[in-house]
Amino acid sequence: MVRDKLAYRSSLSQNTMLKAPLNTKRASPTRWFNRLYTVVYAVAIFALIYRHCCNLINSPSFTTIFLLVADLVLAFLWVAWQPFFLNPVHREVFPENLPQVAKESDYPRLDVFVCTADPFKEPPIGVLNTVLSLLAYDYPTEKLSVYLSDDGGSQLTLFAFMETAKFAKHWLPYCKKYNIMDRSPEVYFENDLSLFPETSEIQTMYENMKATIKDVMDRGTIDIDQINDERAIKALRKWTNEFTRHQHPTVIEVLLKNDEDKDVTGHYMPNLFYVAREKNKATPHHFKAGAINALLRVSAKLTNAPIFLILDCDMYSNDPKTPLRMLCHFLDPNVDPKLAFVQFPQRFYNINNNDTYCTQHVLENQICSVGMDGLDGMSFMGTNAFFKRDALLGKPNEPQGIWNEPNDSKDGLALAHHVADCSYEDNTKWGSEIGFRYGTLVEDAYTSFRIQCLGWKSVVCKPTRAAFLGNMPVALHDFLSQARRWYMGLLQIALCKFSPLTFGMKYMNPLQALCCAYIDFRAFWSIPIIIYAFLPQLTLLNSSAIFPKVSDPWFSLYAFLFLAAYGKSLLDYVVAGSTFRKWWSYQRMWLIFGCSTYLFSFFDWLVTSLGMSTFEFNVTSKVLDTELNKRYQQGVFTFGVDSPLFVSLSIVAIVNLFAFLVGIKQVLINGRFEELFGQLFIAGFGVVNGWPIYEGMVLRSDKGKMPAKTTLKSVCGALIIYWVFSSAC
Ligand SMILES: O=c1ccn([C@@H]2O[C@H](COP(=O)(O)OP(=O)(O)O[C@H]3O[C@H](CO)[C@@H](O)[C@H](O)[C@H]3O)[C@@H](O)[C@H]2O)c(=O)[nH]1
Ligand SMILES: [Mn+2]
Repeated sequence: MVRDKLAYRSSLSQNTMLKAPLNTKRASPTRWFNRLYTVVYAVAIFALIYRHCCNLINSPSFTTIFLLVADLVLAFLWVAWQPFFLNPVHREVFPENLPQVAKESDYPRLDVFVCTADPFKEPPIGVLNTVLSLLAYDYPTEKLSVYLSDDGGSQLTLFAFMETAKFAKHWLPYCKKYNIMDRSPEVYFENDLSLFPETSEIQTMYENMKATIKDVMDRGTIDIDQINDERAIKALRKWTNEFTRHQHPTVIEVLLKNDEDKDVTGHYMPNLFYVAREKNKATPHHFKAGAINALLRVSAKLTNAPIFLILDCDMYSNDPKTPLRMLCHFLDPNVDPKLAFVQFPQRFYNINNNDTYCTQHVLENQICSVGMDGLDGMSFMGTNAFFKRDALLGKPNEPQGIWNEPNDSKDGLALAHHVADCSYEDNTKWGSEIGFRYGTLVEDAYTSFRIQCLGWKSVVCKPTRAAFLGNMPVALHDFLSQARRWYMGLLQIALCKFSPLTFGMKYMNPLQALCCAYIDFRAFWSIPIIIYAFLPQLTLLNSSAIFPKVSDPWFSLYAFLFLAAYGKSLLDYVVAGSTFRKWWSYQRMWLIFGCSTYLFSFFDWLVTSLGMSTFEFNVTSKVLDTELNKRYQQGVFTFGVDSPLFVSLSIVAIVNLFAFLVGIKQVLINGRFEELFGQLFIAGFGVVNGWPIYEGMVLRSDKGKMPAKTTLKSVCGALIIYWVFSSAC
């Protein structure tokens, strides 16, 4: 019924005039400057490649070939990067104008999917805060359903949510009565000092709930005999002795039902469902994509809202009016019927002032998003997006979707169990043509890419107050490993038969396809970065010059390419509202990634493609270590673990420092400054960027320093590389 209304709205004649708009779109004035820059820089790149080709013909050598390869890859990534700047758009929404088009009772139903996968890496206290903040949305409760997908299949998580359901009956009316902004209780009790008559009572209740859950978590088991609720006991008894997280039947529990459960003031509650899909060691479960597909089917049997929101378990709602902003797009009478999703960029609450590890993702969230928005839509970021259900079920011109099995039986819950079976997807199009697409570790980018190839579009919504806030790792190794999974997953897309360069170019806006290519091929950065991290330095150690003299006209070409690239990237950061210090962290992390994460993603991709290994989704830990966090907030790097990621990084740092010092000595003694300047500069730049690594290796003694073992391995590695290079030349 509601679905029909949505379809009906989409088919209304175009350009219905509204007295006041629900949303506006403005092209960014920077686009003209960007287009000019692109043309000028492209000419410079052509000149450079021309010079390389001449060199290759006149004096072919190892060095000329490597430099050509490095610059060709740089040129490719530069080309793919440009479309982000050709037509950026900024949108605004006006939820206050919604009453023109719909009463609250006309709002579409909304299903919210929250995914969790491990009660120890993702403590239930955090997850339940996310869920409470969503249950408390300013949205008609009879239209709102929250589904918690538990891929950890944990009794502890279910128990925590039974407690949550009880507490919600107090928390929701409290939030609504006093119009609280922070509807995650943890955040609220930490920040808000206002005292209402019920505040301390609610706070005590919250603390008690936390204590009960913490106790159960610490003990690792639940004392079922202590529970006196029949329904709860029956649910918890499903965890028999054979039940493990990798092998268990489907568990679906209705924790709150919106036509039965009332809050303490007598108002109906939203729905809350706990879903642990069936797991079987013999059947691949496809990680988060599999979890979302199970939820798509389960929710279709229970509530079947035309719009659903996907959230990671750490992404709590920071603004109860967010669904209304989304409606400003979907309920707009002039909405493009091909609009598939509204993405709210990912934002995080635990980023330090200088964004040391570049985890704020200014590039992705502020620059790429608006850039792709102007080219038929950005990619899905895995969380914080409201989807039209139909977009996952078929092409834009098939409004009912191709997954519409008749709901003949009355028992929705039994059907819901059935569609969460492991074998349900066998011989169906789930994962290949409908639902979230399988075969990669980044289901988000891949799925949005595939549906965009079918003609679906997306828009970005960037309210000033963050719609959701999540958490990012505060230890460098955690972040590098997380990103290693992303870039390996993205390579899986880049190099599969649906690559954006081939399939994408054919079926989507070609500029948008180039943007996708840029994102997917990012691990390729490691090729030029590694070449530039070693070649100029090792040749400097052998005193051979590889770049033009400072007085040579070609030198100015190099100078221009370097300065214009760095200058533009700084400018982009500033235009996006960020700071110089954050930009500095970003460019440093880019080099760090090039020498570690990107490189290892490549290896990972190689070994999985050769069938030597299978890929795993390692869930990022959301446990906040106070000591680590303190160090991070002071802007100090945390190394701390002996890891190959750090070995490769340290080798580069050592080689650059050594080359820089030897180079300076040569210039002082032999006076070949003009000839060696380019190499000295690059090595010096490496040293400046590597500073935190030298500090970690020699100047620090805290727990976050570089382990001595890693330093030792890196010194040996650096010596071997130097030795091999010198004997080869
Ligand atoms: O088998 C799994 C593995 C993970 N998850 C959930 O997926 C979410 C993301 O996992 P996380 O470890 O936090 O990964 P991140 O690298 O932080 O996630 C980013 O990258 C993922 C892959 O691209 C996207 O799915 C996420 O939305 C995006 O935030 C979490 O809620 C997990 O509980 C599952 O439900 N099942
Ligand atoms: Mn995450």
